Amino acid sequence: MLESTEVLTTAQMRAIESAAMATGQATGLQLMERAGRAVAGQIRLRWPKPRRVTVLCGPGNNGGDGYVVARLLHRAGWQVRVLGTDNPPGPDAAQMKRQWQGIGRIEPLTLAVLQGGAEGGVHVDAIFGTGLTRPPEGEVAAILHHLGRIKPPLVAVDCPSGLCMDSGALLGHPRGGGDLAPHANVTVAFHRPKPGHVIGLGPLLCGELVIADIGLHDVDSAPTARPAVIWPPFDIPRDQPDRPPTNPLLKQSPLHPHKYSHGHALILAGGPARGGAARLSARAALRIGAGLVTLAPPAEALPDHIGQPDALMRRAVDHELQETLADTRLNAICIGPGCGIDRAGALLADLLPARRATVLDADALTALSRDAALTAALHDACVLTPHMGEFARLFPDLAERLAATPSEGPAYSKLDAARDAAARCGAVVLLKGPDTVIAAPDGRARIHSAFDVPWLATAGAGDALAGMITGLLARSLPPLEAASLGTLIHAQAARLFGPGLIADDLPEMIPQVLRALQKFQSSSSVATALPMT
Ligand SMILES: NC(=O)C1=CN([C@@H]2O[C@H](COP(=O)(O)OP(=O)(O)OC[C@H]3O[C@@H](n4cnc5c(N)ncnc54)[C@H](O)[C@@H]3O)[C@@H](O)[C@H]2O)[C@@H](O)CC1
Ligand SMILES: [K+]
Repeated sequence: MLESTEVLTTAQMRAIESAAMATGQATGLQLMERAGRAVAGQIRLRWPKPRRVTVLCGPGNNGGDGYVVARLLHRAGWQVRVLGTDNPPGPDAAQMKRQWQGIGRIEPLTLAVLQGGAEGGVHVDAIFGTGLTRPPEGEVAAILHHLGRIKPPLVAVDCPSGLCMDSGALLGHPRGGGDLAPHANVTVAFHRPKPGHVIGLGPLLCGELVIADIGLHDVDSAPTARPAVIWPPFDIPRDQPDRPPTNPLLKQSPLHPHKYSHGHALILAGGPARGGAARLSARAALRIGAGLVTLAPPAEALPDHIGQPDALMRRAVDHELQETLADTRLNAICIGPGCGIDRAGALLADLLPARRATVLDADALTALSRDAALTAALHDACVLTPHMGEFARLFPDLAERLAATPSEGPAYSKLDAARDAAARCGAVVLLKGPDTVIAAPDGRARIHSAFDVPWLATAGAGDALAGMITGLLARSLPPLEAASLGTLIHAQAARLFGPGLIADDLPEMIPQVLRALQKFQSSSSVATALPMT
């Protein structure tokens, strides 16, 4: 089934753990035992035959998990070596440390000691987890660099150490520079993914991400903020039984559907010889199911658009947009792809006061960044789809915070930036990338991870995405849902096509993606099933 997962910040995770302990549902020691058991279990699953393992234990509870892993693997016949810090950890970790000391010794956690041992074997990184507050220094930093270089089979407890689990940034490193950090083969995290597992460097450094159940599902905690939601790449099991097509894009509704009941999208195109981008958007809007799509270039560019597809209507719009919008059946507008910055700015001045559902992309975003009055006219039926460069022009202060080398945790994240931008401009903001983050002004947010489809970074892919979202808006999906489902269908189209994709292929893959979606619950029921409050 197409499932969403809540993503919890480290503060939200701590609140849940505290609530579990306060209500007597679990003790800290029990949670630590379960966490360590989950990691040891994943290790034994991957390497069923006992071998050598080096467990690196840090000063906090992450280290406590490490001592549990060491004990359980020793019990399973593994040859265990433990390196640990000599500070007195908290009571739970201290208890786990004592239990290990009843079995074996703890060598100092230094690079020289680590390098002095026999090479090879599995390494377990239990140095820092959610409690990382500052950049690693000294011996620990040297060990983390070493782990980044030698790349033994590495299993990370909760996260590769040094990674800020709220942002996917490496504390103390310029953003994006992950060369010297541990690259885990497997990361075993607890209860729910954290933002840092799925955005920034997280997907690169975590390797395979396993979310282990440590018995916190029934715990209620006072929410500190809305959790974000991740829509993973959707895998469609081959043996999925057919279900009735309840997807709103596919079901026959209302009783006697006609083209207008599926909406009418208007794609505003640009001047002569620059219509390709808008045609891509229009094609995507048609394919995703808008009942009607009209492409609207200025009159002088109308001849450029003769030809396929015949289903596409054309209408010249020079300056008379208000006149065009008098037709209230035009319920979704796309402005930006190939539009030209000046034309986009002029049209937006008429368009935004009409408060129609609107996707603003490319040149429309640049026009916005040049005119504060336009930005002030944005409203909650708008979806902005900036890539990072466009985002920096629109929200320079947020982009600057996001680009700064983080010196303390939790670091400012792409999720924070998208949420702040959406709250500031009062519209849905879809911040593109392999880790696309979509945020609504009220704090709801979605993360869509598409690190597995690098070939989606191709000219025109954004134009197709803008068209897909416009088509879904025409089908009356609310802006956050249209942006989220559009992102999902866009990435899945690329995934199904595979390498070699060009943007023209994306609209053509939509029917295949929709057929697959047809087998699942309706996207609107997926959307409403999302835990968003
Ligand atoms: N809280 C709980 O109930 C549970 C926690 N669990 C584990 O506990 C972890 C969180 O434990 P903690 O909150 O103790 O945090 P960590 O174990 O991640 O580390 C915190 C310790 O490291 C120190 N520290 C932070 N940054 C440092 C730096 N750059 N250099 C040197 N020292 C630094 C802190 O002062 C603190 O002593 C989770 O990631 C998870 O692995 C699990 O056992 C499940 C249950
Ligand atoms: K760790």
